[in-house]
Amino acid sequence: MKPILQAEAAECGLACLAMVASHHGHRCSLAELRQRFGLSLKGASLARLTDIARSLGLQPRPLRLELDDVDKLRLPCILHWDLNHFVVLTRCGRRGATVVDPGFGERVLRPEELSTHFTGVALELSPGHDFVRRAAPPAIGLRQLTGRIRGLGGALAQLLGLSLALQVFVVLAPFYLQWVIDQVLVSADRGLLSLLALAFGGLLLLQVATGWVRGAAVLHLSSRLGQQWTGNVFAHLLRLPLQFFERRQLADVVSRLGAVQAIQRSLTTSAVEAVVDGAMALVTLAMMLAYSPRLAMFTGVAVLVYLAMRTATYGPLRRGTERQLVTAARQQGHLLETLRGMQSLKVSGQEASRQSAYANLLARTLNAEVGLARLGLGLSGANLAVFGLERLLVVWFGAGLVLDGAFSVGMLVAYLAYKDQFAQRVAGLIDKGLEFRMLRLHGERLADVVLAPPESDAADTRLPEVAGERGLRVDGLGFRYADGEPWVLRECGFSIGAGECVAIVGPSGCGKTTLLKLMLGLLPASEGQVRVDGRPLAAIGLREFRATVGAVMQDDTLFAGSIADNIAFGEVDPDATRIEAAARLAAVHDEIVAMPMGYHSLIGDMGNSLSGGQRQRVILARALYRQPRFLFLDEATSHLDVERERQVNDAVRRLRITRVIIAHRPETIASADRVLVMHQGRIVADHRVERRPVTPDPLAASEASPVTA
Ligand SMILES: Nc1ncnc2c1ncn2[C@@H]1O[C@H](COP(=O)(O)OP(=O)(O)OP(=O)(O)O)[C@@H](O)[C@H]1O
Repeated sequence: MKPILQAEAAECGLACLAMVASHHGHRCSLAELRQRFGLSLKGASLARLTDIARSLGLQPRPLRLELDDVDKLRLPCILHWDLNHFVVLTRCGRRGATVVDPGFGERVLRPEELSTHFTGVALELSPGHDFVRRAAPPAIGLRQLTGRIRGLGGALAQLLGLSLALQVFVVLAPFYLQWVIDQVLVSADRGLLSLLALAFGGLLLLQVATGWVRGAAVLHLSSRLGQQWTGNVFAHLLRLPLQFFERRQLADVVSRLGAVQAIQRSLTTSAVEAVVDGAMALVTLAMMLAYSPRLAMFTGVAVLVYLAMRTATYGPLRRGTERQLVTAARQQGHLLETLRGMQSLKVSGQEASRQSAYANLLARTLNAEVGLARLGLGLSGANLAVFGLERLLVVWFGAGLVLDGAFSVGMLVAYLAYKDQFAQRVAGLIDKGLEFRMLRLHGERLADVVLAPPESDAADTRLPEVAGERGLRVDGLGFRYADGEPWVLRECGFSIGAGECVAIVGPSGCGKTTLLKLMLGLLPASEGQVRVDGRPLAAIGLREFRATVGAVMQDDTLFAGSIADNIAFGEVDPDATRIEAAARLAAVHDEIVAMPMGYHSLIGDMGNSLSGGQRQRVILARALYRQPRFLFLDEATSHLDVERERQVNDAVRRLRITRVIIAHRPETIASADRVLVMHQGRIVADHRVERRPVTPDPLAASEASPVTA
């Protein structure tokens, strides 16, 4: 069974279904299933997998069974694994079982290993009456991956011309030896020897110069291609919806982007070399045939044997490469996560368990690399043997031809040079042909990023507007993270007048952050809509709407750079007065100026030179610097002391911009004009706040409970 490896953290079940459906003849890709049956980060339950299997025309049969009965299962079937994963069982015997793990590829397990992972739940799948066999979807074209790259065709043609020019010397060089041996040595003609040396010396100079120009052209093309393409991919990455990143591991996305370099290298060097190798193989073959078709036969057979060997090992090589890429990405992900979570690790004393998990991942990566290297070693050994034997035979029969007088010594030497060239070029051509096929693997991995649909930014002006409406309105909003999952929001509706401040409160997990993300257009609504001044978000366009918005979310981060850079956040020409004003509003100005470098103080890429409260206020200053019309705060002051929070709340209240605040603390809730109470994804109460003077005494303030119904 051809393994289909998962890209998102929680799509092992989907990958297993794709493998089983493809095995039965309904060839489908994971990307296609992902689009049809989107899953959330929480993954799919067995019940959801059963539903998806039915939609694919497969008859599911969920079973609970003992380990001893596993060999009675109808294969391939899906096994529930380690309580949080699914794998496909493809073979089961007395000595062990073969499973295809969408996380790592094929694995052979001993019965005791099977028993430690298998939870006792399996899903048998067989084609039902409505099962449709289907050919594999067409491979992804290179053009789809690279987008438009200006000047690529011209640069490649130039490179090809230079490369072909270089080959003239290669074709003519053997004549030098032949003429020296047959003409100069026989007749002791020193004049002719000098002439030949001069002529071929000049040719050599020409070759060096052309080689240099070609090298420079390759460098130029690679850097231009790299700049345009990597730039295009990064720009696309920035346009992808938030959900794309939430579902994936960071290191996996980074590893997929690495495919750009692999493809680019093949495009700039291997593609041109392949054409040159092809042309040279034809020319040298013609020369060989002109010298002796019989001798040429030996080389032809050797080349065919090499081709057969490479084709036979392509499958294992591809699977090995894929496994190596995936395991390396896992290992990298573990490393990144460890670095980010160092504090939690140390506090909970989990260094040893982290270390052993890393050692396991490292072992898997190394095993994958060793497997690949072994395959490479085997191939180069076989290559040496085949072409060594072929050379032995050619010299044997060639020498016979010289003895028979059919060949001169010079001709034999020249023939051997052509034959070596031919064998080398054809082997190169075969290698590059397979390298191009292997590019599909890189292409498929990159396609997961490059072909993912970006956030729709275009304003849909056909959508109806409500004239005269001001502020924000949430209308019958419904949302769930994936089909088949419980609704997080359902029939959620309320409105917020322009300049009004509304606090949303409710128990943890009731959907407040999700609601805010929907209002910001970070998540697409499953039902209903959000309107701004009577216009649906989609009619305004996300980019245009977000330009009017400032937001502080729970897990917002700072970026490497100075505090001023972070407050002005990417503005080309930051305004120092506005930066200071925003910092004052966020009640962080005094602390910034007390730092030795003031606003130029550098903060690490995780903002770790600031306290939690300072970090929150710098992020708030960043939101206020934009002078937004709408301010969204999700527990934005949760790290502040009561007095500091009061200062921030008072300052924000004075702005009289439309504000939506999620908070648990009574002091923050009291700063709002209205309180919306949320319960299980619905607004269940709407209170107006009776404003009371807030006492500056922190102790008294902590006891205040100013929200009244
Ligand atoms: N990316 C996600 N994928 C799947 N489910 C999610 C995701 N994010 C949140 N949820 C689920 O959605 C529900 C609402 O989460 P949300 O973060 O909106 O709650 P909240 O009211 O803001 O909670 P809190 O007050 O603790 O921040 C929760 O049950 C949560 O498990």
